[in-house]
Amino acid sequence: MEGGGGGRVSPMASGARRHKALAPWRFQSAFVRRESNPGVAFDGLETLEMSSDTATGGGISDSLSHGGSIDGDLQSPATDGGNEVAKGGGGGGGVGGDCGLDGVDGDLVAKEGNLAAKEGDSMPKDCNIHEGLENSGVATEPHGLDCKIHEGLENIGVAGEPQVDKPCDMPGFKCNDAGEENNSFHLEDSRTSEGTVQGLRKGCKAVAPWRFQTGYTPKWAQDLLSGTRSGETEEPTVEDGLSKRAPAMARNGPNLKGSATSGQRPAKVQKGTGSAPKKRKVDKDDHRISLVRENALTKLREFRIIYKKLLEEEEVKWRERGHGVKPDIAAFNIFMERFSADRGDMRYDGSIPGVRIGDVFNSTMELSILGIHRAQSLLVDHIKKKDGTCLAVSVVSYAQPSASDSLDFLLHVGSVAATCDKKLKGTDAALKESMDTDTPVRVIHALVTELGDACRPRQLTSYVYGGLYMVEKFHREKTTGVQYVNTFHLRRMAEQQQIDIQVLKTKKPESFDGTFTVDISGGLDKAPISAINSVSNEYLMTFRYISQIQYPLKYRPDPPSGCDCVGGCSVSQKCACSVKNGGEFPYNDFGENKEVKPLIYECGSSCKCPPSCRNRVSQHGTKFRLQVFKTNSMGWGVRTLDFIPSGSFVCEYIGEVMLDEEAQKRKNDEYLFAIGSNYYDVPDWKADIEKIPALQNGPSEDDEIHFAVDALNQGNFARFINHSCTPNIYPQNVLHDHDNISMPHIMFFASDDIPPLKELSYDYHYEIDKVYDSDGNIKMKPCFCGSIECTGRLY
Ligand SMILES: C[S@@+](CC[C@H](N)C(=O)[O-])C[C@H]1O[C@@H](n2cnc3c(N)ncnc32)[C@H](O)[C@@H]1O
Repeated sequence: MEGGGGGRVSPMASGARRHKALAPWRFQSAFVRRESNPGVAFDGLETLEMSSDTATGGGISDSLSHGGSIDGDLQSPATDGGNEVAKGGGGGGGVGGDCGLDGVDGDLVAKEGNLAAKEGDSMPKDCNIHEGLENSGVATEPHGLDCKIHEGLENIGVAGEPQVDKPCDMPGFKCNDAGEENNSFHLEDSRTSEGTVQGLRKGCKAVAPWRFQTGYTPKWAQDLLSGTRSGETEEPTVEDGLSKRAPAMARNGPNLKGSATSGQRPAKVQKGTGSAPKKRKVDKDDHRISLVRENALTKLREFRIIYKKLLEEEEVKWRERGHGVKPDIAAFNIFMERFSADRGDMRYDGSIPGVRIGDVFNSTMELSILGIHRAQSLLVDHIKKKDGTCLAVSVVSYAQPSASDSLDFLLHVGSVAATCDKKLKGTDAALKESMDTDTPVRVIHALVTELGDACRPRQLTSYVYGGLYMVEKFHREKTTGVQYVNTFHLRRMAEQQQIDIQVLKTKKPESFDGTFTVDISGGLDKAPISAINSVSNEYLMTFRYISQIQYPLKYRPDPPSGCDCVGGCSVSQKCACSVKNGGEFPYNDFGENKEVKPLIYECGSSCKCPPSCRNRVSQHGTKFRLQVFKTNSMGWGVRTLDFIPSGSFVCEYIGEVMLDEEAQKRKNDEYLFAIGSNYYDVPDWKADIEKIPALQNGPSEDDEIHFAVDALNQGNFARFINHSCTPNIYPQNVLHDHDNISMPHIMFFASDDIPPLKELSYDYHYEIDKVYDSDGNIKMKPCFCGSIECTGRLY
């Protein structure tokens, strides 16, 4: 790996904020220390460029080629609900779990008359299934299947025009395109580098209140609550050359959440006909359809980029260790822990929005990420219905089709029973339930390619989504021994896009480029802040990562006066800090700030109370998993991987504090944030101001000295948070380590419940036609926030 150029970190940057306490999630495994972080320059010495060649491109496919063993070895706590996951490539159903999927002996899918089994299983070829099957010899699967799956990443890319890479003026570095105003219109193109025009203000963002405090619900949240998720509509599958229309498939509506767990049967079809259910909803809006597709592809692309990077690191560790969890499994586990936002049980029957027949996947992990088939479910995946019964929803077929084969019929060989009347269990019962309820199952063809040579044979397995099948018939056949085997006949539903077997065999998964940095904070933040670019191969621009605000020497503020509350602040009238807040604690019992206030005093270094005091919230730093990502139209942005409840502290805007005058001279004003000058500008704050002693006497002479935070050269990830006309976070003035109201910390709190993978955004509060360049020309920049309430202009 290139790039870890050994940059300096200032003493301040690595100071107090770097707590020993572990982050509340299991982030720490593979926590990357700054020496090994290639993405960010520290003091400008570390390079940002990391060659994409450093990633082990082929490694993934190769190491994922043994579908069975990967399935078998998965140990993802995030996906298996704590159950150990099945071992080995042999067919095997699950044991126990709440679906009672126990005692299933084997799962094999075969073509008619051809029982081609997954590697490791020995089923005779050309066996007459009605005349007694050989015992396939599959072992009882000793692992559990629960009824949960965790949905993987979801794209939150913003539509719009892509930004153009600008030439970089620093050798070896990429420029930040957003920061260079490539979307701006200048009234006159006569900007000079120095000097500001008196009375005109450059582009400082400002703290100001907004509609977010009063329970304002942005459109996307309304959609979410009402069950219509934009961009998540059912996708009619593409038509093939023969104009055969694929069915709308059997989902229970566009609301993924609603349909994911319901386990309700889809539209009824005539039993035994194998025809597709009537299309319940045809979304004519091509744009929405392509958005759903784009979402699925982005999810996959991001998984591949992150996974590739993690795999690369795990391989290095594995070589050093020489033993232990295989790199691919370790990488997958890390991915699930860190990046797979828990969206609850998102499994559902029928087709998966955005996934098309003929789509090719590298591994069962990719199937799992998109919700097509859980990786640990081996050959049959299921959902649990409300009445407790299980319904099969997908089957992986290891039958290797030949040119003359039709894929319209598949035979699935289930478990082996000792007696003829033994009750169906596990995945067999789930398949029978699908048959009885006419629920189609997704079929995924696992295509095995032989690689290597006679001495070192290797297999590469790719997975092709084959469409929906009905479980048509069930038989219990006597084998040549004294046992009985359960067999299921699956028939492909009509009117779906056909796939050509030869084409299918030659299809390789699409490869996606992109960049991923494990932790741009280089260990300075408590939790790693990853950065992903699935739009281009560009890495983050260079800047010095700091985790504490930098005060100018001249204006370094004095420590605050503190409170004497020993054991914690509880009585608001007695706590000196609470009195500074007007006699009340600003945060509720959950540490949430429900409303923006002119100023919040948190307890701090001079107080006698412990760190757990209820009046210390934002000073503890970010507790949510956040990620910098490349948007389609606004440069880099920040999104959350976790659900963030409304009122929660999100992060601090960190950079260099400087006199406003000096800030106005900065050539690049994109990362400026005006601070401490707004207390008396906001009419709504009048009543609050009267309660806060420090603000009661109105602006003092000191208030004439305005400061700004500039995060251009030094800052934290908050510098990447974009503007939105319907924001979901707001800036709050907070003091905790000094009492100087001219230099409050800018702490962002959530103004809404923010779902995982949603981009964070605040209102920059630029006044239109009031932002000037250094020559006094009005600057204009279009807003690409994508909100339906967008005003069209950033400034
Ligand atoms: C503080 S930076 C935010 C991070 C930035 N996107 C980046 O890549 O570094 C502010 C700049 O981001 C871009 N930006 C932020 N929000 C935007 C929006 N809603 N529409 C267009 N550009 C936006 C503008 O170039 C803006 O000057």
